[in-house]
Amino acid sequence: MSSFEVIGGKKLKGEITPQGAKNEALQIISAVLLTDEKVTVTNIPDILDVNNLIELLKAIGVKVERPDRHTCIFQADDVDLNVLRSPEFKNKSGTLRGSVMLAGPMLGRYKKAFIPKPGGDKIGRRRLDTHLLGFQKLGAEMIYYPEDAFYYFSTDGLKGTYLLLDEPSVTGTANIIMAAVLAKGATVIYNAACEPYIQQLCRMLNRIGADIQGVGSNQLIIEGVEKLHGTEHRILPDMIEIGSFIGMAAMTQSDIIIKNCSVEYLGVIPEKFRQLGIQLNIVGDDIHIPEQELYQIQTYMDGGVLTIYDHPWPGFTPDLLSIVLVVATQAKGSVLIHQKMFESRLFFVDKLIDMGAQIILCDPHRAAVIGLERKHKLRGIKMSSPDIRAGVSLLIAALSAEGKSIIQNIDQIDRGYQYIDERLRSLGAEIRRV
Ligand SMILES: CC(=O)N[C@H]1[C@@H](OP(=O)(O)OP(=O)(O)OC[C@H]2O[C@@H](n3ccc(=O)[nH]c3=O)[C@H](O)[C@@H]2O)O[C@H](CO)[C@@H](O)[C@@H]1O
Ligand SMILES: C=C(OP(=O)(O)O)C(=O)O
Repeated sequence: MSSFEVIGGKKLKGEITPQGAKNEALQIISAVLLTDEKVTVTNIPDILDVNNLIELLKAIGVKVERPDRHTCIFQADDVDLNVLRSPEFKNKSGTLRGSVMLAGPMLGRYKKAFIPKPGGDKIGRRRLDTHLLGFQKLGAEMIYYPEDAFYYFSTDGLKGTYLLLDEPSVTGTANIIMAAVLAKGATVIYNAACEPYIQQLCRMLNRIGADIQGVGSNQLIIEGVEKLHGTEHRILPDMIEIGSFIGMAAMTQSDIIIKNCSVEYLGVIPEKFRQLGIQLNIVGDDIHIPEQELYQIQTYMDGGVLTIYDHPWPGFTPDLLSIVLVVATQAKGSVLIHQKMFESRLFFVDKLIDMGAQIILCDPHRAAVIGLERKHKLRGIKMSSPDIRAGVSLLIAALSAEGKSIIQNIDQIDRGYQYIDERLRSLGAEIRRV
């Protein structure tokens, strides 16, 4: 498996455009199963997770034209459901989390669905209860095959109902929406996830003939329809990549413009980086991060130490906490990072500590970071990337560090960041794949 070799300590400069959003792409590409007509999707990120989902669709018979790496025309007019129980389908599904979202559209349109154990980051327990209970309440029967960890669902026809979700699971909400759009009657999903990618999914579905109200809120009202049609859909820029670039610019004392960010969809993200003392100017739809000598972490109004924690949208996304954490290591001041949703996502701080950062891992969910105020640089080391966001955080640390770092297991980074080495080199970074 490849590694990145990074020679740190260089200031970067220039413009960078975020890729299309990984997590939106996974939802939208799953939704193409809901219609036999053509669906054209643009601004698709060319990353491992998305490419694996496209391969899964091809394997079940979906026709896919790819006129360029970021555009696909899908047509699900001849799907072979027998493939779904094959070992190949099972193995490929296990490479990404997003594969779980094929189940909702399959159940809605074909009245049966299979869920092999999905993959994704190993960042703690990632239960599927919201998905499974949602399908059952819509009238599907579930059989679990423990020998190969496979869930099988079947139904004579889904029926709309009232669902109060146990938690606002992102992929769970997407899955239930996709099942409910073709159900008989009305479905109400309360405590629904409502982040921009779910909004985009709902807009796309309404364009193809679904009837979803309440988009953007945590209560969705879905009136089932008989049939859905084709459309075109453009994926939003990836807000997690945008946040990663903001953090990278600050940490490496660089002057960077992030182009075309769809700022209106970023929620509290810019504000969280401002709380770390990072200057960022929103110019039209671009974000300019000027070179900054030092950034000072804010305190609460009463002088208390700042805590940055994750929360379902419109709260701060858990996927940016690792990045906030690494950026805080060179700040002036202290911050408590509280990762509430996932229990194994902070262990990568060991590597930052080896690099010279001052961090106290209080327990699996909380890490206190005492900023180094740039009194000394982090040291380059050899390390391995445990998950996508920790991987990029280590990459940011390596770019800012003195000397050479080797980051192994970079498939984890490639799952979510498109051509990251090339794009960083165009900003002046010294990074190569070895
Ligand atoms: C492919 C995809 O889209 N993946 C994203 C999706 O994963 P995914 O949809 O798998 O994540 P969920 O929203 O289901 O939940 C994530 C974790 O948070 C916990 N939880 C969730 C809601 C809540 O109110 N309280 C709580 O504790 C869940 O039990 C779970 O452990 O959403 C996560 C949360 O934004 C992101 O990290 C992932 O990048
Ligand atoms: C946790 C993430 O992804 P996944 O849900 O695909 O593992 C992520 O994108 O940070």
